[in-house]
Amino acid sequence: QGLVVTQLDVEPGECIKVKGKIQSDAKGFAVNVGKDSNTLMLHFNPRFDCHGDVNTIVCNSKEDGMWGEEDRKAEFPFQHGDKTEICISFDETEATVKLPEAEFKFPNRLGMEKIEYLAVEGDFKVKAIKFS
Ligand SMILES: CCCO[C@@H]1O[C@H](CO)[C@@H](O[C@@H]2O[C@H](CO)[C@H](O)[C@H](OCc3cn(Cc4cccc(C#CCN)c4)nn3)[C@H]2O)[C@H](O)[C@H]1NC(C)=O
Repeated sequence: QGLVVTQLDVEPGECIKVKGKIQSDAKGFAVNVGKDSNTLMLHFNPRFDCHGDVNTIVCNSKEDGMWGEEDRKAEFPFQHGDKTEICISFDETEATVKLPEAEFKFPNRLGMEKIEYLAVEGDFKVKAIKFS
């Protein structure tokens, strides 16, 4: 089990910065934000080689424990061993994931008005998290 932060109160326009290092033999990792582990605004899941996906970012939402429709992104701006900073923000319509050299959008399907929960799972070593 990776880093889990609960009792947050992140509002639209604010951002969550997760700084860390991708393991050199990473198969995949995930950054989850939402209300709790069963209710996610965004499951941001870069896959180097897992579930049959190679170098593919899979995004999804989760409502009452049920996964929604997957959204596979075209770019994969990650490499094994990279140090990176993942900045997540949102508004009533969408979540934004800002990386040093790429930005991804994902619809705020649940219409969430605040993020209370953050979890980082898999082959990613968290160095720091910042809320601004
Ligand atoms: C083709 C017919 C079948 O279709 C497949 O059906 C699978 C099951 O539904 C989907 O896979 C699920 O997809 C979901 C998003 O939608 C979720 O990512 C979920 O994982 C939750 C989860 C998270 N974590 C923690 C964690 C996270 C990252 C790294 C690690 C590690 C490590 C140590 N190396 C651990 N553990 N499990 C995944 O299982 C596939 O995408 C989908 N594929 C397609 C093409 O459609």
